[in-house]
Order: sequence, then C-alpha cells, then structure tokens
Amino acid sequence: MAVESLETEMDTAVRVVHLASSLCVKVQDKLRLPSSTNGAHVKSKDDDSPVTVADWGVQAIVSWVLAEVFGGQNLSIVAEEDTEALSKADSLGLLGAVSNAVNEALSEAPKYGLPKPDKPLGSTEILKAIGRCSSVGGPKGRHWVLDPVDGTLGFVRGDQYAVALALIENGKLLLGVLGCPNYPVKKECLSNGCNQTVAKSVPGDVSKGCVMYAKRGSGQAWMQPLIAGGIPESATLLKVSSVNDPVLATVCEPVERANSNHLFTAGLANSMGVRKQPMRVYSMVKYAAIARGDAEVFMKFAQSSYKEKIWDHAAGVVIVEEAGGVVTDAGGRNLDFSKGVYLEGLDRGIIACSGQVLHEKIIGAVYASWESSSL
Ligand SMILES: Nc1ncnc2c1ncn2[C@@H]1O[C@H](COP(=O)(O)OS(=O)(=O)O)[C@@H](OP(=O)(O)O)[C@H]1O
Ligand SMILES: [Mg+2]
Ligand SMILES: [Mg+2]
Ligand SMILES: [Mg+2]
Repeated sequence: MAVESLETEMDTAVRVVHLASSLCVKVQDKLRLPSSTNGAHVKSKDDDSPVTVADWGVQAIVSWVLAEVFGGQNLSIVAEEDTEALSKADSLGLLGAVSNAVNEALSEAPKYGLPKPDKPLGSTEILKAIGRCSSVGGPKGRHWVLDPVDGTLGFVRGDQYAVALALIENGKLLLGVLGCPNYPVKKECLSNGCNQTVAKSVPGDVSKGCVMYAKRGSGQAWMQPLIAGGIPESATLLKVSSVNDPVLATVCEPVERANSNHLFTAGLANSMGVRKQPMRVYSMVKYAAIARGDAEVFMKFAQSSYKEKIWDHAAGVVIVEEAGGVVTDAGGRNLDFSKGVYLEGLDRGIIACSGQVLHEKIIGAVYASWESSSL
C-alpha cells in the first residue's frame, strides 16, 4: 500500500498525545489526594461508567489543537465524551476543574511544539471544543477518532489507561497514536507484570510512561518515552513477539468480567494449549503490550448486546498491525471502521495477535468451541 505523507497529521497527533498524557498524569495524581479534594474529579455516566476531569480535559485540548492546526471548519472528530454533564447548573465546580486542567496543559503547549491560546480558554470555548467532537464518522471523508481516556476505571484506580487518537479516511485507518502514561518503556520497570504501577509512582513523574504511534502501510511502529514538559528527541522501533508456541504465549484481556467473558477466553486459551495465567490490563495498553512484544494475544468477548466503539480500538489496531501483528474479529475478518461510531458487523469478539500462527490457532479454537457449545 502506498504510504501517504501525513507528516503534519502524524506530527500533530504525536505531540498532542504527549501533551494530553501529561494532563492525565497530573489529574491522576490529584485523585490520590484525600477525598475532600478529589470529589469534583470523578462522575458517573448513565451506564454507571466513570468519567473524569481528565476525560473532558483531554478531549478539549485535542479538539482545540486539531482545530488550530487543521482549521475548525471541516474538522471531523469522533470522540467518546459530550458536554451534557458539564453544562448542568450544578456542574460549575467540575467545569472549573476541567478549565484549570485544560489551561494549565495548554500553557505548556509551545514546549510540545504546539500552538497555545493568546489567553486562557473560557468555559464557553472549552465546552465548544469538547462539543465539536460529536461527529459520527462513516464511510466517506477524514475523521479523527479519539478516546480521551480509555480505561477510565483503571485511571481512577491509579492503574493502566491510555489516550488514543487515530485518523481514518474513507473508512480506512491512516494512523494511530497511543499514550500510555503508566506503561514504562521497559516492562521490567512495572511492579507487577503489566498491572499496578502505583507502588513505583512518584507524583508528577511522567517518565514511567510511553507514547506509541504508527502510520498505515509504513511497516513501522514507534515508541517514545513520556518525559516531563516536552517531546523526547528519539524513538525506538517496535516489533511484535516472535513466540508462536501457545505454551509460551501470554494472553491479555480486560480486567472487568462485565467487559469480556473470562470463562470463554480461558476455555479458548486452554484448548489451544496456553499455560500462563492471563494478563488482565485496563485499556488499550493491551494493544500496546502486543505491539511491543510483552504479550502475544489480546482477546475481548463482550456480551452480545454490547456494540464495540471505534475509539476503543482504532489507534491500537494500526499500531499492532504495523508492528507486525494481526487484528480481526472472531471470524477472522478485519475490523470495519467505516460504519460510524460502532464496529458494525463485528463477529463475536476481537482477537489481536503477534502473528499469523497464533491467530489461526485462536480462530480455529473459536470455531471448535462455538460448534461444541451449540451441539
Ligand atoms: N459492557 C461492556 N462490554 C465491553 N466493553 C465495554 C462495556 N462497557 C464499556 N465498555 C468499553 O470498554 C472500555 C474499557 O475496556 P477495557 O478493555 O479497558 O476493560 S477493563 O476496564 O479492563 O475491564 C471502555 O472504555 P472507556 O470508557 O474509555 O474506559 C468502554 O468503552
Ligand atoms: Mg475506551
Ligand atoms: Mg474513554
Ligand atoms: Mg468511558
């Protein structure tokens, strides 16, 4: 496939994910303070999932920066959050906290090679930036796809989460960037496999994280360390694991049983000969783990009533594929980013693998287990 230049798009996306990740680090630090000072930072959505100052804050700065760089007129951003809860009369404190986080981050933007506003953004401008991200994507045109904080549950628990930004054009992925502020460049720096970095964290310390990025068709995926107050000069090339024996493979999956059927994936893993315990990790850090060879398989089988959203996968898929991996649904088909907000037509679940050999074994195990369960 011909590689489009996309220089400004990639450069801006990487820079803004670094900046957004630094905002998240600061907000997550605040969440560790005694409850009297952090109450304003976490809210419950209608489906009981959490949303925080960081989710809205990241959405606001990414939207503002993209509009500055590419012009707001024809900009299409498909993103998770909206302004409803923030616009309520009793949400002034929350909006104030989002405002502070956004303006603090944007004041640092020039250090990241990004524009900053002439004066701090007011509440109206912040709500406008968040609200601008209400595009529904689709099969035509260019759409940015943003999950401002993926794994918000992990985020509020002081654990793994990711900032995920991707670009699709005519339904195809062009690029993806993943900020993983609690996923150190070297996995040995984690205190407990891929989970729980809390023990080693120092407030305000961004050096325990990384940012990954890849351009479709380049055959390359890159990783940079997250550093304080700017962008590092170097990046390292990522490569998926070469392990293709299930006995040696590490399988990762969502932490919450409600998000993926642990029993079913344990059966699949067992039937193909996997021996290691699953690595349960919040967020798209699972894709990051596959891309850089810390794990070989990521499986997610949500309840059949749940529809996967494009922002939960877009950035991770392109990074894993360009690092040499394979991502499909459980029927072996590519994920379809052309149908709007949802991954319409997804066959049962998502399977990301370091290579073809393991992938074929899992698809085979899914068929076998599905057939035997309907006997
Ligand atoms: N019921 C259900 N089933 C499956 N998936 C769901 C469900 N509800 C939500 N979500 C989406 O899952 C995103 C978090 O996925 P994770 O893989 O991080 O799950 S887990 O927190 O580790 O269990 C999470 O992303 P964020 O909201 O960005 O955190 C949701 O988009
Ligand atoms: Mg998400
Ligand atoms: Mg999210
Ligand atoms: Mg959410």
